[in-house]
Amino acid sequence: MNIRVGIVGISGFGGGEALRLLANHPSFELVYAAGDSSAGKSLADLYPGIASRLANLVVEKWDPDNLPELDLLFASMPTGASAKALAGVRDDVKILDIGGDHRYAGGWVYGLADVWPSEIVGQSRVANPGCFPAATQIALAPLLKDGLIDPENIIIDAKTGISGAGRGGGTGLSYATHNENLVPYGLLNHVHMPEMTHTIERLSGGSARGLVFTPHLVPMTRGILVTIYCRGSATTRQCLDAARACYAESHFVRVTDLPPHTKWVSGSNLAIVNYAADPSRNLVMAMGVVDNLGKGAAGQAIQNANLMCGLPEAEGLDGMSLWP
Ligand SMILES: NC(=O)C1=CN([C@@H]2O[C@H](COP(=O)(O)OP(=O)(O)OC[C@H]3O[C@@H](n4cnc5c(N)ncnc54)[C@H](OP(=O)(O)O)[C@@H]3O)[C@@H](O)[C@H]2O)C=CC1
Ligand SMILES: CC(=O)N[C@@H](CCC(=O)OP(=O)(O)O)C(=O)O
Repeated sequence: MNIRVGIVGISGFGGGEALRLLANHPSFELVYAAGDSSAGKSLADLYPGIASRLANLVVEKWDPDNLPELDLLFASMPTGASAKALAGVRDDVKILDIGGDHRYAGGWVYGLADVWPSEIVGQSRVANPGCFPAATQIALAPLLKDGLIDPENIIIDAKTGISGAGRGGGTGLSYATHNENLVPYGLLNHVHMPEMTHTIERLSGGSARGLVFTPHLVPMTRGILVTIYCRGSATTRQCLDAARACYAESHFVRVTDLPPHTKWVSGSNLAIVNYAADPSRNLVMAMGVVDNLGKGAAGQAIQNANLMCGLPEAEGLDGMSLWP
């Protein structure tokens, strides 16, 4: 079966990763590429390493009124740009928005594919979670569902690779600035707080009003590690058992006995989680790693698109992570 797909924002880091994954997808055929300043360039101009059969596809100026025959569109535009840009897309074209504008928005399903896959099956408007929420929510979901932690007192300490800021990430992200440098940012009210609050409250049935989230930029290209501090009297074994039960059928979530490394998931759609708990201190720690461009963006986008189109959720996504 050939499902005709397009990518708007194909020159960006998220769109480029979607292209890389779609190039080997057995059911999705890339027939349309769009953008803004890169319009007129071929995929070979943008990506010298592109598979030759896609090399001559030319990036078109984004125009929702002028789409070719298309079944599904991946949108990977800057957050703030996609709500308006996608509003005019025909109803018969399914949309997977990798950007932030439609998360928990009316008419859109929040695509937390590893936690509620059945809600995504057959849908036509799905919003991908942000990269930090992807790692955080997967790590917390088993604990919240089983009531093992207090939803009101959760502290998320996150580290991200620089590609999380996008190709157009800004002049402050130069090599000289960030090589051998660590810096927290987005203190107190990072843009991902509302979606994480919403998901924690949905999964626990309680309030997440004490949520603290602090991301840090780390001098690596890809990868996110979240270390999450929670209040609860569960043991490490109970947390690991809850996660293993929760993800027993999962293609993409692995539960390890050791703290995970970001490299274990690089280039893949995997999320790896681990837990440590000390009931005598009322302390539960959850750890999770994802590739910000994989599970954090294009990987989960394709997982969601598979579900939207009634395909097996892992189709085109079963490659191994990069190593070393
Ligand atoms: N980088 C990451 O790890 C993650 C990113 N995201 C989200 O994905 C989205 C894309 O991020 P990312 O790929 O990193 O960003 P980039 O800055 O790398 O790319 C942005 C893309 O958007 C395109 N674009 C900008 N304005 C328009 C417009 N008006 N019409 C059409 N296309 C436009 C650009 O096209 P052109 O070059 O042609 O101008 C470019 O391809 C953002 O919402 C981001 O927050 C989500 C999770 C993780
Ligand atoms: C390193 C860096 O800047 N990362 C981005 C997150 C990328 C992402 O998931 O962004 P959206 O929610 O907009 O899709 C940030 O902290 O805002």
